[in-house]
Amino acid sequence: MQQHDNLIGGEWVKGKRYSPNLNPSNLGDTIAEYAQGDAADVEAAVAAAMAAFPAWATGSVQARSDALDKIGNEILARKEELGTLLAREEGKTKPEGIGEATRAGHIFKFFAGECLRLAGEVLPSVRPNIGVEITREPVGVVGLITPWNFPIAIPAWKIAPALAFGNCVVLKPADLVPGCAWALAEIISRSGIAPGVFNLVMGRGSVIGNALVQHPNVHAISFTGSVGVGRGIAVECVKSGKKVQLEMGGKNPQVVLDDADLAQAVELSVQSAFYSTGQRCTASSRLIVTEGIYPKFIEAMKERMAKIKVGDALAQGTDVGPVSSQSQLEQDLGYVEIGKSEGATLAVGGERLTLGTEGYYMAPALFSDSGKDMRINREEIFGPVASVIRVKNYEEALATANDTEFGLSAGIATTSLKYATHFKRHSQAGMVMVNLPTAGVDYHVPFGGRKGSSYGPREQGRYAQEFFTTVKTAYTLA
Ligand SMILES: NC(=O)C1=CN([C@@H]2O[C@H](COP(=O)(O)OP(=O)(O)OC[C@H]3O[C@@H](n4cnc5c(N)ncnc54)[C@H](O)[C@@H]3O)[C@@H](O)[C@H]2O)C=CC1
Ligand SMILES: O=Cc1ccc(S(=O)(=O)O)cc1
Repeated sequence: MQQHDNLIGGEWVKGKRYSPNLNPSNLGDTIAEYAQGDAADVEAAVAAAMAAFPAWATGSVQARSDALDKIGNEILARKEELGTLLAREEGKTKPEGIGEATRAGHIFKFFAGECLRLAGEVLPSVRPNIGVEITREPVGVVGLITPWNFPIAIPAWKIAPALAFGNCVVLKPADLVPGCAWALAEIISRSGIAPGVFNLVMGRGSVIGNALVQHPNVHAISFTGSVGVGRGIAVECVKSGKKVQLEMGGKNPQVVLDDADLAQAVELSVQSAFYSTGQRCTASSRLIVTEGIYPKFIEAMKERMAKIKVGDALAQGTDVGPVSSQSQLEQDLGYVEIGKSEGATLAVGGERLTLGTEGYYMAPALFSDSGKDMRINREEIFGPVASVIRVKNYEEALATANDTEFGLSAGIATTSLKYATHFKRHSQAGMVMVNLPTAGVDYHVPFGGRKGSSYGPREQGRYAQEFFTTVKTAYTLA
């Protein structure tokens, strides 16, 4: 079995242990073995990043831009191969995997341009004969901790701005999906950047992630994952004065009003709730439907869901691949039982599926007649499970949509300009969609939420500089 090592200070460093990376569509398929790092590997990676930082931080932006562009070009040239690896290790369908690899390539190319555009300000002083300059400088060594659901796009959208703005990086990918992170590290290692500027340490979150968070020479942590782990990281970062940025859960609402185009509303609800196996932080799991369209909506959803093909992520024609892991499958099936016991009606799906290969398959589940305070409508499930909540009118729909501790994305299906405009202004979410699925975002504009979903500056687009740079104000006597 092929073994893949950690990248520390420009060297491939063997692990004391390796763990197998399994295909969730077919547990008989082991992709490869990946090093399980330890605290000593983190120590070495941070030391390498510290040593590389002064030259990288003050070096030529042309060299940075060229390296990022080269990385982006190689990802795009290999998007089919990388997308296939992604589908094989995470369970997203192959077209979704290729789409995600393409997104990663575009992100690197976007930040190849952004590092040339990093601007400051020159202002007059309020005192005579003094000039004031405001500039942005890199933060230092940044620890990037990423989840399993976007194994190449989320590492890309943290690594690219970190490097573009002159930081050195230690990446700790999710233990479930090291394959794409390793492939990305291998591409970065050949991009012309100096040893130590980018480091990869794979392994357990409680070991590697925790060592990064605790390390005094790590200056900032950017994390995407669960609320519990994210909040713990934030507490530790505040204690030691590190910059911290968190992207966590969602319980994203999709509102459907009486005046919606029914076919469009059904299509975008199915896309939001079940594609990528419902394992997107932007997925919609609460479908909030006004009473005039409710019966037609439920019937049309049942009809549309009967056409969803669950299957091997790599097989042609699969719409929805497997759940990513045994524990995630148990969580999803557990919530189906919770929904039933809470009194919601299981309208479609929700059962474990046995297909041609041994994998973590389940039929996408839709609950109708669900109450807004049921656990299935309050807790993040992170799987192909959605519930419909009946409401009287737009006002109740908006109040229900906002009645959550999360606030990542929110959608409305309506033909009314009045309601669309009101919803865009009054939705308590970081991202709002009108007649579009709640999932499906651009790579060049800010990404992030409110309330319990996010903490710290936004990711993506030019807004990424807020987290990955620190501001300096300089005064000069003329
Ligand atoms: N918002 C999002 O994009 C995501 C949300 N989730 C949510 O989290 C739930 C659990 O998924 P997990 O993979 O277990 O998420 P998690 O929060 O445990 O893992 C995310 C990352 O943090 C690392 N990590 C874990 N414990 C850590 C610690 N003590 N210190 C530092 N780093 C640590 C993990 O190794 C991984 O790289 C899911 O069911 C879902 O609800 C999961 C993935 C993505
Ligand atoms: O990389 C993170 C990421 C990428 C895409 C989406 S969405 O499916 O387009 O909403 C969400 C998060």
